[in-house]
Amino acid sequence: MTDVALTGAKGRMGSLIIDEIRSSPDLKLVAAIDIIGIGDRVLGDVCVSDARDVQRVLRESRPDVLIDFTVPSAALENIHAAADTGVALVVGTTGFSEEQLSIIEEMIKSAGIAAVISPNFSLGVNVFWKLVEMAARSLSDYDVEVIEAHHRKKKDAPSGTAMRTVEILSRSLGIEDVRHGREGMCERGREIGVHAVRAGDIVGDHTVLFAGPGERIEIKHQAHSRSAFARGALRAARWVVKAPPGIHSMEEVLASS
Ligand SMILES: NC(=O)C1=CN([C@@H]2O[C@H](COP(=O)(O)OP(=O)(O)OC[C@H]3O[C@@H](n4cnc5c(N)ncnc54)[C@H](OP(=O)(O)O)[C@@H]3O)[C@@H](O)[C@H]2O)C=CC1
Ligand SMILES: O=C(O)C1=N[C@H](C(=O)O)C[C@H](O)C1
Repeated sequence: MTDVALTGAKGRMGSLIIDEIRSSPDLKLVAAIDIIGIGDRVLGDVCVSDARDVQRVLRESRPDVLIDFTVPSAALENIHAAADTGVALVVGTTGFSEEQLSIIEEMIKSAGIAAVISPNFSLGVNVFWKLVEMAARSLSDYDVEVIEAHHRKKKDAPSGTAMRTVEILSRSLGIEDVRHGREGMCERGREIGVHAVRAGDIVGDHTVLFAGPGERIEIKHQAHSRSAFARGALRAARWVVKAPPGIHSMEEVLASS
């Protein structure tokens, strides 16, 4: 049995993860944490603890792993609490700055805990990243654009998945210039274009477009349901409790579970 604590329990991802844990006999939800403004409160049939008590809640509930789907500033606090209490981590939150990422790396390293951090836990996106890398190797002279679309409530842009895709393209193509959107006089150079669409209830679309003389290729992933992310996060949770200390990728999880 793997005991799970969850931060962001009331959110779109958090509530789905609770449902998935309920239908998984090998997982047990021992703590659900979100902003509720008082100590503990029963919401639906889950007892939710207030985010300000995260340290205490982790000490008392003694989970094997903390899963975090919140916002960057909150995730930093939650990771700090997990590091302090020696709890393994699965972090799905996106939108971290470079500075926040280096603080996270340092906290995880000095605590000697294991963590899986990924901007996208779906199996499909992890295959999409491999396809993008493969295409980039053969289409190194083509223009490349990354287009993502998400629901109107998403807080960060571009998505974490789009930014990881840009990293892969940048490394494979040796292009450092990234152009976010275009307006005015902006003739294309050797750059990676990035475009973020926010509309309605789109779960998450990512497209990489390679265009060259007389043709183009589009590699596209579309999530139909957040359950693809929730299932992947739980697969990472089962894996990380047996993993060595350090920060691991979803690629490692998929390769050995
Ligand atoms: N890696 C992946 O596969 C995926 C990553 N994501 C990422 O996960 C994150 C959450 O997404 P989503 O569920 O849609 O967002 P939501 O806004 O629906 O959920 C976030 C929840 O976290 C709560 N929260 C804020 N601060 C804290 C805190 N200090 N401690 C505990 N909970 C807190 C929010 O409360 P309140 O609303 O009151 O502020 C909210 O209930 C985003 O960064 C998103 O990009 C999303 C899907 C897949
Ligand atoms: O906020 C979301 O919804 C999503 N966020 C992740 C991201 O920023 O890449 C993953 C997924 O696309 C859904």
